[in-house]
Amino acid sequence: MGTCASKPPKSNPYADRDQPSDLPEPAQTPKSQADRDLLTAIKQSPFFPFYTPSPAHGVKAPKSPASSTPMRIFRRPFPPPSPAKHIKAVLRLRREKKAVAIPEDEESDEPAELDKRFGFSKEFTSRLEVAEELGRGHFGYTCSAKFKKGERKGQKVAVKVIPKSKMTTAIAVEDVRREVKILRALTGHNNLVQFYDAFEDPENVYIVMELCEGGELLDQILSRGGKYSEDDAKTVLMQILNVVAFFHLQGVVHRDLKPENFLYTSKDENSKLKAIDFGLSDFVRPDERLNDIVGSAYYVAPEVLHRSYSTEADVWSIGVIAYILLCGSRPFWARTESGIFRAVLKAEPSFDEDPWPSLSSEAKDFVKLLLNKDPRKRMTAAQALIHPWIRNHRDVKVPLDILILRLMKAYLRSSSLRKAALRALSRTLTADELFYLKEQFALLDPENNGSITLEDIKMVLMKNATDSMRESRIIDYLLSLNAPQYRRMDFEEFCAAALSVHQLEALDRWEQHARCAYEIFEKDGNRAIVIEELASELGLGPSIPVHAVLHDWIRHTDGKLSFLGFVKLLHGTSSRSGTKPH
Ligand SMILES: Nc1ncnc2c1ncn2[C@@H]1O[C@H](COP(=O)(O)OP(=O)(O)OP(=O)(O)O)[C@@H](O)[C@H]1O
Ligand SMILES: [Ca+2]
Ligand SMILES: [Ca+2]
Repeated sequence: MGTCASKPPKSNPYADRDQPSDLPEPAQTPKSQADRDLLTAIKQSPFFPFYTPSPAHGVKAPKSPASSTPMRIFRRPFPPPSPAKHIKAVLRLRREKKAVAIPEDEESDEPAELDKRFGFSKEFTSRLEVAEELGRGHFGYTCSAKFKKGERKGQKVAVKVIPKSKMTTAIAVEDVRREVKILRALTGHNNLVQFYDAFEDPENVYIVMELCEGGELLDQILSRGGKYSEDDAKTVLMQILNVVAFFHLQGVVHRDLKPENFLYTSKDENSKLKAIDFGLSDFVRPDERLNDIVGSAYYVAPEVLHRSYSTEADVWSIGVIAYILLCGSRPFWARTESGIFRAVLKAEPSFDEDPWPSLSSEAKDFVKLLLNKDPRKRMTAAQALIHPWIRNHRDVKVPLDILILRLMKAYLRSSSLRKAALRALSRTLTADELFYLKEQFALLDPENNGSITLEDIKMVLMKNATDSMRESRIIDYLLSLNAPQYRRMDFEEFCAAALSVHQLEALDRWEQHARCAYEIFEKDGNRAIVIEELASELGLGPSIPVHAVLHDWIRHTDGKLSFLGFVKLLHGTSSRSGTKPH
């Protein structure tokens, strides 16, 4: 094994464990070793971290640690497997059992042909001196360490140690390779842990990074008993949204956002929050859908369970974190993993129970928009930062939104009829809706000359690009448009190009927007259209009986679009994205 002294394996947190009534008061920070061990057990339990099932699910929190709680009915045996486990780890284990039939207790009997060479430096022990363990997860443990020589001599750092014995499949090896690649590629954000170097020896891979001494966000949530003031929650969420918007623009989806994966740099009250753990992350092109089910059960988005997702899945996880910060309960709760998945897919989180009635309506609106089950209707991370609940909080800076580029591309590929429909819709936007588009336009037009070209966008992207953006080929994506590079787009056209019909549709006032837009379209845009033209615009294949389907979309009196046809046209075709082969 490596030089990092690791603790003995933790005991099974589900076996013979005391129930929440015996736990330390949520409001206290555990002081003794026994308390700390108990806390660790809770964090690994399906019922972590709030001691009680969500009051949002009809079970009252115990008033004092001594009172008897409804949790007692869950006393041994706890339902396996732990929903706090990585879904992927569970799936992988199943796959391995099926494919290679490795008995569970011989998991380390790795197939001989697995290549576990990473090409990292072998000089770990000569370069770094390892000290105490800081924390551990399912894949590795992390120690503090010090550089012994070189330009960083004397600097304290953190080292994540991933034992090669745990990499029992080619996928597992690939995951570690990708974790390092992503961490190396993503640099230069204030809310992201700084990567320094990676090493390996026959036993381990070592990821050396900035040391965060303030502990996990999860520990802070636990020590506060899960209750944050709206202002404190904003301070946390603003940092999370900022760094996640950055990941998404760089073409990375984190896929494991949860309070354990955000660390405070120091114990200081104003300490910064840093994202860590890219063990489940992947690169994603703007037009690509991923299909492997990964994440942690409580935080997993519905579309991940449906196996077709992209960056929006991270935003869902932030919605779960936001819900927890504001009310101290999980929005989707059940005793088993499959129960949690059912809740994620079907249940609406409760906003009726305490403390929701006393929270601002903006806070509720904010969380609801993050937890929209339809990823096309969900806010993006960049949009969340300009939501009225958070936008005036301290120094919120809105980053460029990857969604804008996706929508612009779809717009530029649309027919003139669809462009006219979108232009009509854009003229119905309210000041609040325009606020976001103005901010985004300003980012793409840094010289403030009132219009943008593809060339401008490319320059802005290049200025903000990390190696990761090159890997996810965002610039190629834009250039593949074959649109004239220098055609100028003014703000009015930008609004038509960059508005999201699906998001507008999620609003209560959508019907009003659409009716109003149709009136504008009737005056200067609507024209006679043949059914085949509309079918091709909507990407309907020859197998579809277009006359029957599109009958109501065209007005019989003059052959122009009906209101229904107009709305369908606004949505355009949705069959232009590809799924990543895995
Ligand atoms: N840079 C760091 N500074 C201080 N502590 C850290 C740092 N990186 C990780 N840790 C601690 O080690 C723990 C495990 O690290 P990490 O989350 O990367 O491991 P993992 O095995 O991938 O976890 P998971 O089970 O969530 O996948 C963290 O939760 C944290 O407590
Ligand atoms: Ca982790
Ligand atoms: Ca991980």
